[in-house]
Amino acid sequence: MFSSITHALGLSGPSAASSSSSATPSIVAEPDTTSVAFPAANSQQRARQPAAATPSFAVSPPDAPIADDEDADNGDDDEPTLPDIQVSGAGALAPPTTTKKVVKAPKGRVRVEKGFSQLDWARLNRSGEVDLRVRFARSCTRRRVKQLSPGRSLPVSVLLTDDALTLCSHPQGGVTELRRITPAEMAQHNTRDDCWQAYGGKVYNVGPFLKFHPGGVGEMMRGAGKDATQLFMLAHAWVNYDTLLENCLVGFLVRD
Ligand code: HEM
Repeated sequence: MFSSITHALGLSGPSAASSSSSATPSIVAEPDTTSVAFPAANSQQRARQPAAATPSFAVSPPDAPIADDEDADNGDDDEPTLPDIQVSGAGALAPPTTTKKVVKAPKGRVRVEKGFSQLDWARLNRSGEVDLRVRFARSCTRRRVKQLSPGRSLPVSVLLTDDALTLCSHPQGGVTELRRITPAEMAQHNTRDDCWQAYGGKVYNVGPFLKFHPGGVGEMMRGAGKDATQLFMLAHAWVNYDTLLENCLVGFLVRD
């Protein structure tokens, strides 16, 4: 009787078999060989697990478009076609990657000299002590500027007053009013000491700004004596040149 019960319950083994002879039957369950570990032993996931440290997931669309119910029910295969999911790397179950990233300065940015930050430029712009429309005498040394303008509170970089410029080797640019400027005339102002550039149809004397440019003097000089609007837009369309260079405006670009 017990034997038939154990059989019906799917219990087996020697104790079950001999249970008819013993007083208290012992019931021993078979080891569960049907339970499936995840991922399955013969799955692609498991095969690829030791390959790489970083997990990567790629989901490709099913080979064939999912057919209508009527078509699918042709008896060939009842299971729906699943997308092919490939998991590689031992880190499939690894903890998520850290969010603590080292953020570097964007490529192209340079370390500007002390006293040539954007804040210094804003101060220089507001100060009114320097006429930014005139040439910027780069050859005028800081020491010379100090001699010429003693006791000023502004940083050395903003001490280039009109006086200083007059006394330095370069004469003033002589911009007294906004003028029409042709590309040919603009092209003559293409050196570091005397640099004009056009942005959006306006011509600026960018010489004083060169050393303040976060992208470096070299980048700025690519547009020396030219209409540099396109270069500018490629580098940083979000920068407001109109405000930054408002006191450097010398005129408006016209055709030759
Ligand atoms: C020939 C024209 C110019 C070129 C080729 C140029 C190029 C560059 C480059 C390569 C950078 C570094 C980009 C970066 O941080 O990823 C930069 C930064 C910058 N430039 Fe220019 N530039 C030009 C003109 C100007 C002008 C006329 C101004 C202002 C009036 C200006 C203001 C700035 C500012 C504020 C930054 C920092 C931008 C930021 O941090 O987002 N640039 N430039």
